[in-house]
Amino acid sequence: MKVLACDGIHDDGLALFRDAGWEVVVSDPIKDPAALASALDGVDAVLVRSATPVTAEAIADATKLRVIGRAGAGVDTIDVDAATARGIAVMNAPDGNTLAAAEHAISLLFALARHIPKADAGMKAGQWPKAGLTGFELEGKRLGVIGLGRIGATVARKALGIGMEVAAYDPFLPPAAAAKGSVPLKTLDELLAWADIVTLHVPRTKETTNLLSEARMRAIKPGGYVVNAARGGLVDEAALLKLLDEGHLAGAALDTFVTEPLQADSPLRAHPKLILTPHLGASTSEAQQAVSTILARQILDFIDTGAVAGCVNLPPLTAEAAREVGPWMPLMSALGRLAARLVPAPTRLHITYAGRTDALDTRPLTRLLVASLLGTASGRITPVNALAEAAGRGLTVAETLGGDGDGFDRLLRIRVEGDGRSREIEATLHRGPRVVRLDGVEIEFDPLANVLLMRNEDRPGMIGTVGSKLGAAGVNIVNFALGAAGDGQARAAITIDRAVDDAHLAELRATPGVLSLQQI
Ligand SMILES: NC(=O)c1ccc[n+]([C@@H]2O[C@H](COP(=O)([O-])OP(=O)(O)OC[C@H]3O[C@@H](n4cnc5c(N)ncnc54)[C@H](O)[C@@H]3O)[C@@H](O)[C@H]2O)c1
Ligand SMILES: O=C(O)CC[C@@H](O)C(=O)O
Repeated sequence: MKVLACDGIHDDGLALFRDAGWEVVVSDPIKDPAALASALDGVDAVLVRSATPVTAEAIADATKLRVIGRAGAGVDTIDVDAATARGIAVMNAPDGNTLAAAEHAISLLFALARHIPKADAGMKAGQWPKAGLTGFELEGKRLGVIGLGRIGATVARKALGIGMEVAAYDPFLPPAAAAKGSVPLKTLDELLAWADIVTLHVPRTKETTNLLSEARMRAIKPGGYVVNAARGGLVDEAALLKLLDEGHLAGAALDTFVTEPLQADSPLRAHPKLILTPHLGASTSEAQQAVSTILARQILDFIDTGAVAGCVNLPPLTAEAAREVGPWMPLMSALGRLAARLVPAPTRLHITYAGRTDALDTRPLTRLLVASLLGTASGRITPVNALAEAAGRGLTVAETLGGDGDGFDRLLRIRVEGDGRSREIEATLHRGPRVVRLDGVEIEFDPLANVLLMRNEDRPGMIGTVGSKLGAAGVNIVNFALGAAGDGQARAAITIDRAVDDAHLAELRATPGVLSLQQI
């Protein structure tokens, strides 16, 4: 297995990959999509921070790539839709740098309040720049937090600790979190009119781009301040310069920019009322160590056990739930392949998790079954894109939880329909994966083995005839399961030690009394 680590990922996370036997390739940021595409050749996982954009073009031919990992919070530099369409999981590690980003925002508040950068620059230039650098105290001032998530809430807590009044705007906060929080919520208009300093802590999305537009910044009180240590593009940079020049805003501090790195000739660099840092929010050794190790563990667990944490395009699956569903996964893959052979153009799939299987987390099982059912047809289908692919191809997927296991403690019943066919497979785990009934007929076989499925006339001598033909073809029978279908026909599942070649298959199909024969 191979991981490509771009953008300066902390070595502690990379060491976990090496310990697990992975090849680790370390790279500087790769800005060019074509260059990233070629670097991704043969790569199973790629790790990025904010410098390497992972675009649709870059991953279009990344046939081995299973995970894109963001060593941090924001996934706005990753084309998540394109990754999902290609069946690639996208993971992040937002908890690892919350404190670092929040402390940076607080540092920017102090830097603005006490002119720290100007004072420092003057001192370094041989001056004693005391005059003109009178600041203000943060205690008693009003901080308006936009986005009261992990970082926003941490900033709020710290600001309360230094005696600021804090209020927030976050329309998506779960009501329970809003109710128990100590920060009053306001509408955006109310917050802008109320705050002395507005600080942003939202992700960059279509909705939040230019959230602080010229009109919104004009709604901040004259003499107010803006801090953006979240994402470039949340603040309209040209409008910010205008309002600083007009004197409507007294100052601003930016850690993130529309274009990163910021252009050398950007007018932002020259503005005396602006404090700028080069996207340093997450740049503490603790945060970098945390995000790289959290991300590495998430990726290794996902690949090794199927557990899902910190994934933006798959439902979570705890380690314990992964252990419970783990043994069922090979069965689901095999049943998907079997169903695809029985009904090559499926339009409806109904899975019943009967008996005690209803206690399992069925989401990864269903996704894997669908991926396996569709994946044999064409393209790259994984549990990440299986349900979207099914919808796109007109395959309805339904699940029933619970119900009678019909003599089995745990039973999966899979009905697949399409093209005028309707087939039913019932399976369980009993000393490994077992199909126990096919179309209601009791025949037991291991769906992971080489199997011939036969429908034949229910008359004496069939087993002998077919058995000797297989013997003549050099194929050994491991198990011959036969069940009467009740209509003068029988069904057989013949487990064999190797695949039968096409010529011998044709011969078997031509045997009198054999009505159909399929090799699985
Ligand atoms: N400067 C840095 O180095 C740095 C470091 C870490 C994170 N970040 C940025 O900070 C952002 C926030 O990180 P987090 O871990 O707190 O994320 P989070 O998901 O915990 O919190 C984001 C909050 O924003 C709210 N929100 C979303 N859209 C909103 C809108 N239109 N208006 C108001 N609120 C809205 C959400 O409800 C949520 O509560 C990240 O997305 C990332 O872009 C920057
Ligand atoms: O990796 C970084 O330096 C920045 C990370 C930060 O922007 C994030 O979204 O987590």
